[in-house]
Amino acid sequence: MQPIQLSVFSETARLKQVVVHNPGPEVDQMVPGMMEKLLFDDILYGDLARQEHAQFRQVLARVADEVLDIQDLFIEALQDEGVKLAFVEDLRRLVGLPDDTCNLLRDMAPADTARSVIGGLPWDDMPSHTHWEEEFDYRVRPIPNLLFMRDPASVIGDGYSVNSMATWAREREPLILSYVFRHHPRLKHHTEHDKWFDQVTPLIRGEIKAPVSMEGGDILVLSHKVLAVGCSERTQADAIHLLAESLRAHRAEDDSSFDHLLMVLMPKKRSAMHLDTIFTRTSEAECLVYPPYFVEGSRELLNVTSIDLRHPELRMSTHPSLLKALKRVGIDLRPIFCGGNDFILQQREQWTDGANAFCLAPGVITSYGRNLATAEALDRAGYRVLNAKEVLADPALDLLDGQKYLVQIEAGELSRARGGPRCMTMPLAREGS
Ligand SMILES: NC(=[NH2+])NCCC[C@H](N)C(=O)O
Repeated sequence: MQPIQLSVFSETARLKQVVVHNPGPEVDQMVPGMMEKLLFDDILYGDLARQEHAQFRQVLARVADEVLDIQDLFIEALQDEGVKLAFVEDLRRLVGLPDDTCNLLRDMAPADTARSVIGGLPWDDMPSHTHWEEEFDYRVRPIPNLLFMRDPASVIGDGYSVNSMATWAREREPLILSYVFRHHPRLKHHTEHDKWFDQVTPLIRGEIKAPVSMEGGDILVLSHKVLAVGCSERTQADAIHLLAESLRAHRAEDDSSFDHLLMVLMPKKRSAMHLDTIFTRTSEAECLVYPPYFVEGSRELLNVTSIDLRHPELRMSTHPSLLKALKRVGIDLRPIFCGGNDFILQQREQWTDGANAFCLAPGVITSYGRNLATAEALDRAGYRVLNAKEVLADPALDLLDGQKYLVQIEAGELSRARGGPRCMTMPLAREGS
């Protein structure tokens, strides 16, 4: 197995390896009483969601070298019996599982352990007529949001962060990612030195009581030198400061690292839960934005605190908007409007992840097909708009022929889980970095 060298210094450079997760039985068990606590806005029709996700993966595979599923990587990491035992022990410490459940998970084959941890494990005597209202009682509860692979861990430059989730529903996910980074045969050559952030390990060891939260949807690597991080409902300022400290310490050893961290001060609300729900990069010169938060003159313009990572002492400055702050550090982006110029469509399409495009290569993006006004705005900006079916039916079509493309994927089911294409991906390596 070829080792994978972590390398993400861009939001747009051609994808090499990317991790996703096909929604499995964990989404089929959701009942209305669970939805709010498990952060979905509806119950999904699982088979259709899986078809949509399969189409999404095929689109990614047209450009990426490898599209990997986290569940497969997790199973491969658990093949080592010692790793499997250690994982079950850490899960016990993290969420307090009873001894007999731990014994069951330990005695299973790695694929079954992984399936139970992700898809959930009911009690043997669980009555089939159980009516879930607020509480749900599983032996091991399912984690349906793993589909949004962006959030529990992030590759930043040539290192990674094991994120800590703001909500109970997602607290188990980073532990899986932490095991994959540390123990997967293709990734384990990366050391602790390559880890920028991790609150989960100290929590398990009892070194801290309450982790500060940071989620990957808030982290955007905009260039070799610049990161933007949303200070949001999900990511706390204290966590961003810890990340900045760690990047700065690394820089002191090797000055090839990041120079600026731009902290975007976001409204604390579900519609804008992460920075990537309102801002994504689509090409070297362009970004998709939810206009009220980024366009000069708006009353809702988001301020930015810029942290200079080049100095041993903390240096911060404030800026009225992200686009202005980016210009000062040499990134001049033309905003394309999610929802076009109609303020009703802007709000509607932002809610269904119109601003959350995922870049396969510079100027080659994929997005949810239902966001028609956003697609029109991209069309006006010179993107050739195609639906995924047309692209997949035409093997001769080369998405890397130098034109700009928007490939629209079908996502009637996926979008009900309140995340978009960027949220569903965790790039491990992009080209040229
Ligand atoms: N990067 C993102 N925007 N992720 C969206 C995650 C959606 C998921 N249901 C949650 O609420 O956590």
